[in-house]
Amino acid sequence: MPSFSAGASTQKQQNYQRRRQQIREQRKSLPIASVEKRLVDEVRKNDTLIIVGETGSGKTTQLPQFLYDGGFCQDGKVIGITQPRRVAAVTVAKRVAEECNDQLGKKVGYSIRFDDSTSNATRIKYMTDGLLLREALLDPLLSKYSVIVVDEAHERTVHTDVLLGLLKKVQHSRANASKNGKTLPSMGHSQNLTQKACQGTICAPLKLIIMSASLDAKCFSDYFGGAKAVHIQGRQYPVDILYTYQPESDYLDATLVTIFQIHLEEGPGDILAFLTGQEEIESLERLINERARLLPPESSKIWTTPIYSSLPSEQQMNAFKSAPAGTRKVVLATNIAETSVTIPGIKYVIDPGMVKARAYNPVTGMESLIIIPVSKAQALQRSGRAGREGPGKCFRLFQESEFDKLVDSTVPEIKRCNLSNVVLQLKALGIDDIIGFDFMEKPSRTAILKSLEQLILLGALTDDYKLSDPVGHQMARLPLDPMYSKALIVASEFKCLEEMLIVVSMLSVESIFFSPREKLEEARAARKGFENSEGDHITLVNVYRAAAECLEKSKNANAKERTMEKALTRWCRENFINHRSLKHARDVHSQIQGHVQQMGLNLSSCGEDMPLFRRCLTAAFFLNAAMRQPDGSYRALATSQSVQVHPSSVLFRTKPDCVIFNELVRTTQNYVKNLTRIDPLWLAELAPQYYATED
Ligand SMILES: Nc1ncnc2c1ncn2[C@@H]1O[C@H](COP(=O)(O)OP(=O)(O)OP(=O)(O)O)[C@@H](O)[C@H]1O
Repeated sequence: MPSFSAGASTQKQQNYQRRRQQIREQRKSLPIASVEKRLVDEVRKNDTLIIVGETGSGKTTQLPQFLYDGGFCQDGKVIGITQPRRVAAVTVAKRVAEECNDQLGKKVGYSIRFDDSTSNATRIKYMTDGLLLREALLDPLLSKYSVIVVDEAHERTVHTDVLLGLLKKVQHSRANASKNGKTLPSMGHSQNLTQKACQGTICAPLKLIIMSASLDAKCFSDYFGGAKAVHIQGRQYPVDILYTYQPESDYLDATLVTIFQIHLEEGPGDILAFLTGQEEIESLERLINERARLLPPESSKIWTTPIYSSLPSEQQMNAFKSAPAGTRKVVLATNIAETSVTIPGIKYVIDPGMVKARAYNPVTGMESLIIIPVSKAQALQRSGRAGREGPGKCFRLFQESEFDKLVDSTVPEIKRCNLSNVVLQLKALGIDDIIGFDFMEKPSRTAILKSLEQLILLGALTDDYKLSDPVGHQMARLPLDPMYSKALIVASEFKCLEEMLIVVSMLSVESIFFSPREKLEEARAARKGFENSEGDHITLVNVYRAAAECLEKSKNANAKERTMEKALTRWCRENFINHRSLKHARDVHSQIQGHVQQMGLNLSSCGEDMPLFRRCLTAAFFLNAAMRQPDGSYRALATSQSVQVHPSSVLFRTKPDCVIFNELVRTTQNYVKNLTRIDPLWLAELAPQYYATED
């Protein structure tokens, strides 16, 4: 009897049925599945609910579906779920659309800055918390939402904290509005916007759910007037936690060793290692690939895939793909993969216990990035990335006694960042009294005053703290740090917006230059070709333009897009430019260009007139000026802080008298990065509001 195989279409149908069955069973097995009815009832009964449940218990993917089935999307209303990170919003939306057996963008969609997959049919919408804040600018009562779920609230990002304060206000206004029919009280937003938001409808009360695996439920409950907290018991799969016997002096090296130890000694399963930033990830990636070449031929291969916030999103998505057969995937991630996400295949997590965090000195007004130990909540979240598809293991590269010493949760970001952006957003939302705003945890008065002062100096606020017209309004519309937004507006006046747009895009990404240890001399020589002796900003413009020229050349040769991309990759390799960073900068460039064009700014170039461009940089970044001191160090004029020129700067050796800079990095010393030489007299001329004195 001959043997038969199913035809291709039958095979496809069978695979599809198998996948559906798998998803149904997986959903049913989640701890949250057994409490569906109770949760929906609690949401009906309570306007604000706090939900705490173990990582992987099903909160993010299941609760919105329960609420949808429970009738919370009647009358076309939407359930909004906010995430602190873009990658979580996108991947979770994709998963939930698949669980609903629907195309992404129909019933389930996501919306993040510069990327919106939703349609009029979308009822379950995942988005970043920053995006919902921007939506509130146009629809102050968030009238299309019946429920808003603030997920991963423990992260306490600055957006989450502002959002919580805002949602509290919206809830209050909507409760009043629904009591009084259509007469809406003002919530501090501009009245005409408020009226527009609820035109023709009576706003129903807004249901608010705060959710996380590692939440101090009491503190959230207190903030929301004694809101009820529900705890979901149980986790899907166990995760073994292992600690080192000895402290590790070099966590990068310890991560490398642990990856190979797992690869050679443990069973199948992919690895997720947490590092602090792009540079660490890239250098570890190189080391892994070098060492992997020495593996015995019979051992399986290793496939490394990085994921960090400034990586273009299609490259981030590689981490979610399956490794080729016979290969172990090693995902090298920053804390963007710490919460919410399920990376398929991950069985082992490596946590060196460090994170790069923002730090802010409210007295000097200076923000910097520092590497610090994680909190217990972060360590818990990291280990929770394993045990999602089966039992897992988490290797903490520190001793158990060290874990006990970690702080419970991260200090809210709002207490350790420059507040200018927050204040600008709140002002744009019509909330004038920033000091009186009901923050969950108030930032220091000094920090608020400092940012108000900075916004006045940048011209975004008038002397009586109102949003200025048009500058303040324009700045609030640009999705950038206020200083960068202002730089674009100033550049439009100086007729060098083309150059400033490049600078802002290049400054928005990490590490444009690529200097592998084994080829330092070659990298240095390649970099010389782009350098401008006046500083790093013009150097960055040169790199960007040279790359654009390379693309232009292959376009003129009628090359297809793929070939052009290949030509650029080759060009980057030859010139020691970080291809990923450059690609990201080009993305950011095209997105901001869209914004500035919409705003009607003047997109012209100053051509060869670089002194004009340097004057423009001075007018834009005057708050970051520094003067050389007799000992060769610099003094930041705004803060009187002593700083050093970072060795990566073009001006590291020449050390001009006066510079402006864009970044302060704190390691063993205070270093400034991205500098340009300026004439100190320009400061008083171009920023008289700050530098002009009687003499
Ligand atoms: N993209 C995916 N692919 C495969 N399984 C997934 C995916 N997303 C979720 N799951 C499964 O659904 C489970 C629940 O995920 P969900 O994100 O809802 O949990 P959670 O309770 O919100 O976790 P966390 O607190 O870590 O965000 C996961 O443990 C995993 O088994």
